[in-house]
Parts: sequence; structure tokens; C-alpha cells
Amino acid sequence: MAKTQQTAPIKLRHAALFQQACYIGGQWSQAQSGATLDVDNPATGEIIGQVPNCNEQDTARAIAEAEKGFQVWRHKTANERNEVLMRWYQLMLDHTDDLGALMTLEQGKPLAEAKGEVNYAASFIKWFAEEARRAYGETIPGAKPGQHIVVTRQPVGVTCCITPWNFPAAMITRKAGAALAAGCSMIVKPAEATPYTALALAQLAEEAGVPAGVLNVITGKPQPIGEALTRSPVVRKLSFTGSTRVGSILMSQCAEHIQKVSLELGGNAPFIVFDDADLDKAVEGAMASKFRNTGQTCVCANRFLVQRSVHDAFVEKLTEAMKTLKVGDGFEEGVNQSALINRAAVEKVQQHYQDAMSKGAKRVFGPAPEGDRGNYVEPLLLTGIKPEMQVCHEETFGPLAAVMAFDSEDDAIRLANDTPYGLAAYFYSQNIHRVWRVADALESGIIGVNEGAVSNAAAPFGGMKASGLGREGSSHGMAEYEEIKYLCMGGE
Ligand SMILES: O=CCCC(=O)O
Repeated sequence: MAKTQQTAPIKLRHAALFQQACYIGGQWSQAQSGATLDVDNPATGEIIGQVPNCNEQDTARAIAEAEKGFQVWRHKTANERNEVLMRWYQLMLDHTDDLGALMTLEQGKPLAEAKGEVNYAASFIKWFAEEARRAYGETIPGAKPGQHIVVTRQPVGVTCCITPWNFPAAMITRKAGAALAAGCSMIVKPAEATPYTALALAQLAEEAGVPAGVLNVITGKPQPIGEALTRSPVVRKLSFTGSTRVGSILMSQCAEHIQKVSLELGGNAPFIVFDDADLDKAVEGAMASKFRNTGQTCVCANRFLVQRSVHDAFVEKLTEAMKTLKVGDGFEEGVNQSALINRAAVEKVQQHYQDAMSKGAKRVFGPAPEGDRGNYVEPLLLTGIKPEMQVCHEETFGPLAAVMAFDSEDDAIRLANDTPYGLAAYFYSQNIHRVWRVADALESGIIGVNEGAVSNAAAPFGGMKASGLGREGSSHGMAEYEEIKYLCMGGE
């Protein structure tokens, strides 16, 4: 798609939410080198604007400011942190329309879905604001008469996060909300494709009263910034959401200074439909799981495993449901499937499609994804999927539903676990004994049981195996930003 400058600049009610500068130490600034990166609209290819392309020196400046911010923030009371975070939460809700519009512009997702993400993102700030007041410790009986063991929780210090383009707001707030609630400062490095939502969040954080240096946003290419963040002895924690390949590189870099890491990496979610499932509910869950964010979600169903006796009925119902999907520009009324983020994303769907078709799959719904349609791909439904197909081994990250038939519960579990990943898994069954058996046997950090929408600020989100380390959201998510300190209080 040819890149042209956007003809009409975005109009927001709160104009200061469109920032084309980094936010470091409470100041908006450009990269020292003056270098910039273009940001485009994936639906049209038009260039929306430019943001600084920061390097190691800019990152070092952000780290120094975050260190100063930490010294201020760590001494605030839990109540003070709660109040600031609650104001940030409220401002996000007050500016949902503007934040949603910015998100649709840079990420593509349908406007209603973008506004839904603003709500979801804000819910993390609220959850952690509440949690800030509950950083309770423990007391444990000592080993000697009069001795007491006291356990306290303290912020880990300066933290950083590297966030993806698929959820430009929520993947920031579920890290920054936990970090700030725990008393840490944070440097956010948003994806190059979606910096504007992150910068808008920083503007609102400032308006909410987050002190200078506590939340910093630096934009640019990931490699020099990621290196500088992970090679710094000042930065005590990294949280990353993205691919397993990059997560593994970052983790090895973090080893140098033993930085704590939270990694939310790739997935390959199975969605199992047993013969005793409520098929209408299963289809409802399948639609929610597969087509959220046009298939570009790390917990999207990637492989549908359907018991042979209900296979045809499920496929028929899913086909009917898929007829309600409308592809188009995210700003267009009624659109619920948008452009994918870039050309490479489209090519991946095409490749999975061609590989599956060449190995015997059958196209049941949707046109063949061929030719140049910009970043658009029509939703597809394939049956006859086999374990050797690429779609069973890699995340498609697009609107392709791949259905495979299985015979027994053991087969379903074996096929579901036959992947190095273990982020989310879903299954539908009305048999309570089977529900417990299968939930115990699936090797995933998140299991949707008769449920296709599993994301919630109150729940511990994260994966097993190559899908990552640590949890986000819930009190477990806050613990990732805390150090446990134990005081051994001697007796007389
Ligand atoms: O894509 C990653 C996370 C999506 C979610 O929070 O549901």
C-alpha cells in the first residue's frame, strides 16, 4: 500500500491527547538526534504523523528521570497513590471517545471495539488503585522465645515495559497500573505502530497528578531501547508482551543484572467442543474468542477441535454466525472486522491458508485470501485441518478459523497440548466430571470453560511453557512489582 500523508488531521475534543513527542521526566521532548518515525493508519496506508525515534542516550535520560520519579513516588502513602490512580482511571473514561478514535486511527480496530478497549484498559488502573491499599504483609511466629518474623512488601524500583500494537492501551495499563500501585516508576516503550494511544495515556496521567518521572513513554525502534533498558543496573524489572523469540532475547539480556521479568508471549489456543456441549453457546464463545480484534489477540482461538459426532452441526452454526461479520475501515458504522496491522500480517494468513489447502483442508466460508486488498482479509472457515498443517503450530493472528475433528477426550487433550505454547485454552462441555478432568489436563495458564471471553482485570493473566512467565492483573499481577522483605525481630 502506497504511503501518503493523511489529508485531514485527527480532530479530538481534547487536542492535547495527540502528542508527537516522548514523555520523559514530566516533559514532552524529541529524540536528541532529532530522528523520527512515521506512524500510519493500517486501514488506508496514510501517514498520521511522526514520533521521536529514540536511541540509547534518550533511553538513559528516561532511566535517570524514572529513578528520580521513583524516589518521590515510593514515599507516597498507599492512599495517595490510590487517589492519583483513581483520577487517571476517571480521566480515561471521560476521554473514551478521543482515546478510541486515536486507537482506531493507528491500530485499525473498529471504533466500538477501540472504545471497549479503553474501558478494559481503565479497569486495570481502577483494580490496581484499589489494590494499592492492600499491600498487606504477614507476621509469622519466630524460632526463639520473643522472636517475630515480619514480612513486608516493597516496590522493586524503576521498571520498564515493552508493549505490543494489538492492545495499545490495555497492555500498558495492566503493567503500569500494577507498577504504580506498588510504588514503582515505569518507562513504557510502546510498539512503533501504536505510539499515539500510549502518549495520550501519559498526558492523562500528568493531568491526574502522576508526579514527573513516575510514568515515562519513549518511542522508537525496539532494539536500541530494549538493549538500553535491559542492560541498565538501575532498571529492576522488565515486563514484555510480544513474541516468544523476542521475549527470550530480552530475558537473556535481563540476566546480566538479574532484572525481574514478566513475559506474556505467543499462544496457540485450542478451542475444544465436546459432544455434550451446548453448541449455540460454543459458537457464541468461538466468535468472541476467534474474531476479537480481527483475530489479532494472543488468546484468540487458533485451532478448533470438534468431536466428530457434533462436527458438522458446529461448522454449520459457525458458518451462519460468521455471516454477521462485516469487514471495513474501523471508523465505518457496523464494521466489526478491520484491516490487519500490516502487510506481513496479511501474508501470514495467506500462507496458513495456502499451506492448509495444499494439505487437504476444505474452505467452507469466505473468499480465498488472494490478490492485493491492502491490509484486509475476509474471515475464513476451513475444515479438514490436520496436525501437520502450519495453522496448528503457529499463531495465525488473523480471521481464519481452522476446524479439526477428533474422536475421544484423550485425543482432544493430546492434540490441545501438542504445542510448545500454553497461554489460553477453551473447552465446551456440560459434563461436570469431564469439565474438571479436562481443566486439570490442559497445559495452559488460562482456561475458558464454557466461556470464550477470559480477559478481566481481576484475573491472573499469563501462560505456561513458551507462553511466558509471571501473571498480570489480579493481586498476582501486583506482586510482580514487589519485593518481599522479611524482618527477623529478635526477642529480649
Ligand atoms: O493479546 C493479548 C492480551 C489480550 C487480553 O488482555 O485479552
